Amino acid sequence: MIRVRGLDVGFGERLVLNGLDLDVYRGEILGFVGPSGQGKSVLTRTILGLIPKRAGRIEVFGEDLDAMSIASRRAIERRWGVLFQQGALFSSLTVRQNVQVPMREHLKLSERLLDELAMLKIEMVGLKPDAADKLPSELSGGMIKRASLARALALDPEILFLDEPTSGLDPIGAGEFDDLIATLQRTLGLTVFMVTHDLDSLYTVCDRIAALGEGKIIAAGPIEDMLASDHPWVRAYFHGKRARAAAGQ
Ligand SMILES: Nc1ncnc2c1ncn2[C@@H]1O[C@H](COP(=O)(O)OP(=O)(O)OP(=O)(O)O)[C@@H](O)[C@H]1O
Repeated sequence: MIRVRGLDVGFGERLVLNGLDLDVYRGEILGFVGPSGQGKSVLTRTILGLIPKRAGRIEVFGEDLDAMSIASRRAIERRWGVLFQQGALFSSLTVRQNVQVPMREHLKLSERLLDELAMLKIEMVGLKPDAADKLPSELSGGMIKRASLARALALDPEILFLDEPTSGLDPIGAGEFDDLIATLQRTLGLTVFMVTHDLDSLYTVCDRIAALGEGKIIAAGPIEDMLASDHPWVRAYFHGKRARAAAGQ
């Protein structure tokens, strides 16, 4: 579904991603981990076309993102949904209006249909209907994440990008959000690319994990492969105290 080869991305003198290769397969939940500041968000933003790359090739749905017309590029953008860190909802718009932003941008629909579709998405993410008319400032952190997820699902995407979706949630809220993502992934047949530090998420919902270090993927595979990895950071991360707690050991 996503194929990245030889990707270089840098800012000034600093090369953040250095010859990075990564595959995300159709229908999987890929958890993307790595030490803070190593470029997980940068990779996500580069795939989304928000940061320019210096070298390399990115294919999404089998198409080279560099080789496409503006119209094809817009068509591709309709096929992915993004949940940024902190939710990034428009603060002056209600939840319903936030969910309708991508719909208004890409679809020509009547107001009645826009309202019906927005309510459907709001229900899908487990929010009560009365959340629709609330402003983000009136919502809890968990509700903001759900509202942002509803907006990410507005155009029925095939790929969902999630940047630390459970950060800032308490463990129960985070667990419920993981369950929601797993359920949506199954019922909607989504492919999910999820940047996360949350070991519980990695254990419970991810089919595969890729770890980033020094600008490259240092390990990729199911949790068993991570546990067997010799790489010092991967070992420390997956065999540390928190990891043992997440594994129930
Ligand atoms: N627009 C930018 N201009 C300059 N430097 C940037 C920019 N965006 C990111 N960086 C730098 O790139 C590096 C990687 O940042 P990134 O946010 O991708 O890290 P991360 O792995 O997602 O970290 P965290 O886990 O803390 O979110 C950091 O050193 C950051 O300062």
